[in-house]
Parts: sequence; structure tokens; C-alpha cells
Amino acid sequence: MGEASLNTVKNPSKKEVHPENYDSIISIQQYNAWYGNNQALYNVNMNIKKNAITAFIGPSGCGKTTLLRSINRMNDIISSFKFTGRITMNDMDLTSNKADLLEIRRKIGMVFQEPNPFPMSVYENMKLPILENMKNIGKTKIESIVAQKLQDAVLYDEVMERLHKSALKLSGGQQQRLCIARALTIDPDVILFDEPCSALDPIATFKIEDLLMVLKQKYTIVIVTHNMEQARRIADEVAFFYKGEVIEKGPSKKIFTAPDTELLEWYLAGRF
Ligand SMILES: Nc1ncnc2c1ncn2[C@@H]1O[C@H](COP(=O)(O)OP(=O)(O)OP(=O)(O)O)[C@@H](O)[C@H]1O
Repeated sequence: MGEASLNTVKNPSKKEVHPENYDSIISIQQYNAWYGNNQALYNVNMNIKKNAITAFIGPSGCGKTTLLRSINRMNDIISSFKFTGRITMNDMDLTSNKADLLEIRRKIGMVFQEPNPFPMSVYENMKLPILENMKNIGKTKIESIVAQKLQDAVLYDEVMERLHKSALKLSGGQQQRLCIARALTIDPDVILFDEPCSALDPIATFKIEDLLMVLKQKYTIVIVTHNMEQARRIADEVAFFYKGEVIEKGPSKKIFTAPDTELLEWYLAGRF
């Protein structure tokens, strides 16, 4: 089905999406977002399950990244951005005017589409956030955290001989795992991933996917992906976005095998 025929669907059979009753860490309530006059999200209600991988899927421009970046208030840097509604993490109101943005970014890490290590050594890349986060920390402790987090990101064995060489000399996949290791140094509760594999080859992609499956035991993971196979492989929960609305959200198996709406069926069939 092409875009033209989709546009003829005036009232897609859309099911109400309500927060589910499970052990959630993040709750999104009646969330709307705008860039200037352009509304990017409409009345989003969703819970994010703790120690699970939640994937945001949907066509380009439907609001996935906007919602992801709303969780850690990254959109605040865009002057035209405004929102209504509420997002909480446990008891912390992430959308409050009084919210401590540094504290939010400490509890909610982020990994971006393009690997973005700092132009310095692997070790310095790791040391910098550790020093920002912990005052008066000694060299031995820093070294032990660096080694531990590089191991957690399944990178240590590959970089232990070149810790003091430029991070920019690593492969794309290694750079992305370094960015993940860097995010782990601050011991976040949640890590947001914005299409983390889109710049990587299949082997590097599989390594990141394997890593995310391990990391979810300790962290909550939210990932934006255009790769349906990736969502199928790793996601526990999937939210399907269309034109700024969350049309369906549920367990991955249900979303991929028994969608409630024609819209999701069409999307999964690659019809738009
Ligand atoms: N910085 C911005 N300034 C103005 N409008 C923006 C900005 N970022 C996003 N938008 C608009 O908000 C809407 C939602 O964009 P968003 O990036 O959240 O969608 P997306 O589903 O993540 O898209 P993609 O899959 O292509 O990354 C789009 O209409 C987009 O043009």
C-alpha cells in the first residue's frame, strides 16, 4: 500500500493504549509535544517495564525520537520545543519545572545513532564521566571502574592493549560499545538508545544486540529502531507509533504475530 492509499484511511481502527499493570520504572501520562506549531506527539500514555528492552517502532517522522528524548529532557535544548503531560521515573517527576536535569541525565543515560567518542584515548573517554560523577576519587578506583565497565560492554579484551590510544582509531562497532561503556560509568537506571546500530555492519550490530540482552538484566533499555528484525530479536515490549500517536504497545510476540490494528499490520508487511 502506498502513502496515497494510506491517507485515505480517515479513522484507522485504533485501540486505546493504557498503562499496563506490571513492574514499570517509567510512566508516561497524557504527554503531548510540539516544535513551534507542529505537534509531534499526541496524548501518549505508556509504562516502560523495568529490566526489559522496549522498542519504539514506526515510520519516519512519527515521534519516536521525540518521545525518547523527552524521557531525559534532551529536547529542552530546542527553543521551539514545548510539552504538556507528565513523565515519571519511580517517584521522580522528570517533567517538573523543578526537575534537576543533571540528576535526570545521571539516572538516564543515552547512546546516539552515530558513535560519538571524544577525540581522546579510550581511557580518557571513560575517565571523564567518572570524574564528573564522583568527586575525590583515586586513580586505582578509576582504573577499576574503567576496567569493569569496559568488561560489562564486552570491549575490554579488544582494547586492553590500546587503552591509551585514540578512541577514534577503533572500529565503528567498538566505538559504539565504548559509548555504551561510557554510559555505564555513571550507573544509570535506564539507558536510551536512538538507532544505535544504524551506522554499523551486521556483525557489529549483532554484538550490540547481544550486549543489550545482557545489559537489560541490570538496566532498563528503551531503543528506537527502524530495523524490524532487530526489534523482533531483542525487544520484550514494542510500541508502534504513527503520526505522533502510540497506536499499539505490548509484548513483542503479540505485536509481531497478532497486531490489533490494520495500521500495524500494514507497517509490518512493509506496505508503507
Ligand atoms: N529539532 C526539531 N525541530 C523541529 N521539528 C522537529 C525537530 N525534531 C523533530 N521534529 C519534527 O517532529 C516530528 C517527529 O520527529 P521525530 O524525529 O520524533 O520522529 P521519528 O519517528 O523519530 O523519525 P525518524 O524515524 O525519521 O528518526 C517530525 O515532524 C519532525 O519533523
